[in-house]
Amino acid sequence: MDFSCLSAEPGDCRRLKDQSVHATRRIGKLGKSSKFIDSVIERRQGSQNQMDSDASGDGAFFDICSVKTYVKSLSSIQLETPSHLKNKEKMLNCGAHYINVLRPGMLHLRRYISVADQVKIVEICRKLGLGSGGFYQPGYRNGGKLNLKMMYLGKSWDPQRFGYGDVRPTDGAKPPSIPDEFLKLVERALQDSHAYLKKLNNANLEDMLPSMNPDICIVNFYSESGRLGLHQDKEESKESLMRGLPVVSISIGDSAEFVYGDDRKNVEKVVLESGDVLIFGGCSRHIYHGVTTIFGETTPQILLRKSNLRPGRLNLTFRQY
Ligand SMILES: O=C(O)CCC(=O)C(=O)O
Ligand SMILES: [Fe+2]
Repeated sequence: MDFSCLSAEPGDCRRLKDQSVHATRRIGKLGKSSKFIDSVIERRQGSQNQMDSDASGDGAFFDICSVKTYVKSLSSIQLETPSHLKNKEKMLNCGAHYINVLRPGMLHLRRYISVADQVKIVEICRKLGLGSGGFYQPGYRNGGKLNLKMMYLGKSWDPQRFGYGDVRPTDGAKPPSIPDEFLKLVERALQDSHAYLKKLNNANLEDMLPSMNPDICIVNFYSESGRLGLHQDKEESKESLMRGLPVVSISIGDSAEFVYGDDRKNVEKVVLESGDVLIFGGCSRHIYHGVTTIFGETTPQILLRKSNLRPGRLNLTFRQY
């Protein structure tokens, strides 16, 4: 496989993973060392002092916020339950206006997350992203870089073992734990989705959209030119995939065109805006999906003002291994 050809696909981290795996298999056959893989996936380098100097996202530490601001300690950042309860009431009263069933097992919870909570999610991701196991930028052997920064919470993907593990293979960093606030948010989104499906008289909720307890979260940050090629999320355990345990995805910042379908050819589109939650589980767990466009300068002004989020889109996907 010639890695140089892949730089035409900026933002496609899943393809990068696949290519790395193929490379691993090839190395196995050729008996070469794992250094080859190390050169495919860029290492995180540098020191903590660099963290604010990396405005281009070119160095080691990636700050998802654009300007130097005081990084709050994690314990001082709490999601506000009252705003969620208000949101929940509003959403359930408005019914389909806020929740769209895109297909069986796939729900779009529009503007589900309050601005205050979006700001807090940005603050938490910023803090975690600057620390050990934080954001890194996958790159290619030819020096090309993807327009996507990535961070794993809970477990890290190991392309050599083709499985999730407790350390990041590129630098040995332990992935940060998934913050409790995030877990509560996912739980609430699933509960609200169940309540909504129940209102629509769906009899077997657990078949339609199983509950899950996430232990993996992939945090992606897309620049305005970032994208993610069509792929299936199928790296979780066989049992998780077989049971259709959902992927819960949170979008913050610029809007994005998200494409999805049963195969690569017949895809539908949905625009994901800041604060939206997208859930796909049950019989939609294996959909092909990807991000084709980031719509620049669509981050709500209030979120920009309160969080200083840099231009682009933050996305968190939660899964259960
Ligand atoms: O950014 C998104 O909306 C999707 C991310 C995704 O599919 C993934 O991380 O596997
Ligand atoms: Fe995905």
